[in-house]
Amino acid sequence: MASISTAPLLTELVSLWHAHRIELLFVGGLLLLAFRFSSFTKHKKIPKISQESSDSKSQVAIATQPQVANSRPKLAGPKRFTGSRQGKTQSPAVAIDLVVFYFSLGGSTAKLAEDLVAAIDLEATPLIRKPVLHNLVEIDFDELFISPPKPPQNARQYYLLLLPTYNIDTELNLFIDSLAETHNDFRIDTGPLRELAGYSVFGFGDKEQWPTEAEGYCSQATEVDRWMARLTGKKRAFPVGMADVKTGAKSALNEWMEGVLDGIRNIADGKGLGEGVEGSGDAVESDEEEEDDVIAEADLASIKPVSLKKRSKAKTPAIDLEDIRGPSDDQTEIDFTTTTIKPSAPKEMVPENSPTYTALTKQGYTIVGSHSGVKLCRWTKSALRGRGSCYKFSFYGIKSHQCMETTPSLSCSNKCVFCWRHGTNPVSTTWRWTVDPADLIFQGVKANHYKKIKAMRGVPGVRAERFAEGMRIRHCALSLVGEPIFYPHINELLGMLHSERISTFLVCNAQHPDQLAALTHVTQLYVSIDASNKEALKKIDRPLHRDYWERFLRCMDILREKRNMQRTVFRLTLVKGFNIDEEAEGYADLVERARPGLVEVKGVTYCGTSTSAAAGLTMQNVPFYEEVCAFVEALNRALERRGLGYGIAAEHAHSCCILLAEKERFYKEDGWHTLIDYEKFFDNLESGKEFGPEDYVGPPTPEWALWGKGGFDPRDERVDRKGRKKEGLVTVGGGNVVSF
Ligand SMILES: Cc1cc2nc3c(=O)[nH]c(=O)nc-3n(C[C@H](O)[C@H](O)[C@H](O)COP(=O)(O)O)c2cc1C
Ligand code: SF4
Repeated sequence: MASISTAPLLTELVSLWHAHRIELLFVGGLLLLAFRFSSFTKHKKIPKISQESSDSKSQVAIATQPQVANSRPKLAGPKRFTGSRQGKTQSPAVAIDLVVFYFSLGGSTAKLAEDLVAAIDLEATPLIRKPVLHNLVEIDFDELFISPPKPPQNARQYYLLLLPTYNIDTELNLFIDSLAETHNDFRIDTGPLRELAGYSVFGFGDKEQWPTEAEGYCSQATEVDRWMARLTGKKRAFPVGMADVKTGAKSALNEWMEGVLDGIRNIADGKGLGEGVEGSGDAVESDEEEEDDVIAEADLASIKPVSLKKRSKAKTPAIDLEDIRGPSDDQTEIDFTTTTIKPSAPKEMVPENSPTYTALTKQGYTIVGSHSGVKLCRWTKSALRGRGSCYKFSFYGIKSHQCMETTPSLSCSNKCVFCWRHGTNPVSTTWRWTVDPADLIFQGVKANHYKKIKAMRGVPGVRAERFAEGMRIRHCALSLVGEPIFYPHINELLGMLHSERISTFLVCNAQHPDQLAALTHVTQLYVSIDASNKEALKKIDRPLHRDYWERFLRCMDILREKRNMQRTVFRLTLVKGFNIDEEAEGYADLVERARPGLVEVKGVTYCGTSTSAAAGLTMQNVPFYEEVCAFVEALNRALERRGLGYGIAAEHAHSCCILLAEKERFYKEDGWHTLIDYEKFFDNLESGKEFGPEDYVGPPTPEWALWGKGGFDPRDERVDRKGRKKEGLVTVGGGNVVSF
């Protein structure tokens, strides 16, 4: 029945369709468009609603409104640093679920963990969400560490572990064993926590009873940190923090947490774990650690063929400006200042697309503007990890992790045979490039230095308190590469550094007397003295100036004139077979002429470049420390014979470096005072009155740094380049044998 009655209707509909299908299709399309438009505008309104409502909705808000990341939780306690890093890759923003784990026997860690979570909870934002707290003894290990649940879309987990250390058997040992087993069990994924956004560990210990890490201070936190690096595929997002329960553990934890939150904010913003220095975020283990290809102030004892090989691998051809004059004989003297070549319009010294730029950036330099550079010195990295500062810490109190190494002129007027930068930096006798303003350089080098420090936060072993201190530059070594006083506005730049109470150690090459004479105050003024006579200087420094020796001697006289204004230093670099033998007397003559306050003597560092090889420099030219000691003793005797009043003050056997100093200025009743009182230096400077080196002499030189003691800071750990602990005996100043 039904089929009979519906047949005419169907026929009617089909004929209607045939008659009006164009109109019907058009109306249908319009309706569809209207529907799509209305759902789009509804979607745009979601963030506003979701921010005020539930957590799950806020995830949507995050994907569309990444700017909310800027509202971050603040904890009680001083803030150590600010500023968000610009990441290389901008991935979409994600919400971070903070998962906090703790272990506690006595209850103190439990209380601190609860307080911390409550503080974060109070100010949770859509991007750093309500934290979850777990007592490690109550968790299902498999659920959270072997097969963690997949986080919801647009969210990732961040593990925070707060751990005391116990040298007795506790459940914490069980937890550590489980981490190790998980990593070593070939049947399961060895990196099951790879999906985490990051992790950080904080340890509590008792410094009074376990004073050093080697003796067990916070050792279980360090152990957990190492296993977490493996299980997460190296996702350490902030250095291990440590606090002594007896001295302000809560504020130390809060300060550390500020840094952690800064890092989390970066992750949430899609900027990843770190950038710049390799190893950040992708935190390498110490035994895999990449070596510096350029070694500043290197430890001679640890120079190995591998590092030399690495350096010689640099393939990028670098234009050496000296080559502009065509193929040359090294013996040819040249002075651009006396040529009749018409000056052309100034160009950039190191243009961005030049091979020199590529070569320098490959070596880790960041080029600022068109002629300045900044690089993280290997000692800065070492000090961040508690593995020792450079010799300037022992001699003058410079903390390497707060030191910025930079230069406003990548160009130099010498081609010293031992210079490891040779062949990659431009050389010339005159400034013939465009000049960047001092402010651009100052802001640029600071920003890049901080960027490089921040990038170290995921590197194994970096200590939280040193990392935080590293975010305040206190010293600037103007010596990186090139000749800093070549830069026409050097005094202005120095003024800017001093205005922020950043001390200045400036090294020049004794080839620019006019600029030296015009130089204003620096904290310490170095002049490189690479030879004691004309022939040796030519052989070693290969100066471009025809009148190099006259320039050199004029600089000596200027130093003499400035000795009551500047804290002057001779820096002698000893090259066996070039400038050591029989030359102590010649150097003593130069000291007599210039009367520097201090004389640093240092064995050359072998740099293994083709230039040094062509100049006949091999490892045989690197003096042993005993030879440097013997030379210094000979120089000291020669100075005594002249009645000049110098003495051997300090040594740093690790860097093959020894310091002689004027007794009148730097020796007091209680011994040598080679350290600098930096605050006094700035106070003097700001007073506007005349002052000299005597006015900012610091406290006594540390006992362990004195001549005959070796210079090994007992608080630092001695490790080789592979991060292995080094111990042994070594012969130091005066023939003493000391352990390190
Ligand atoms: C039996 C015992 C052993 C300890 N062993 C160490 C140790 O090896 N290294 C360390 O730095 N602290 C050690 N400590 C100090 C604790 O780690 C510290 O007191 C911690 O804050 C305790 O945390 P809790 O109260 O949450 O359990 C030890 C404390 C005790 C009571
Ligand atoms: S003074 Fe600064 S730049 Fe120079 S070696 Fe020491 S830490 Fe490095």
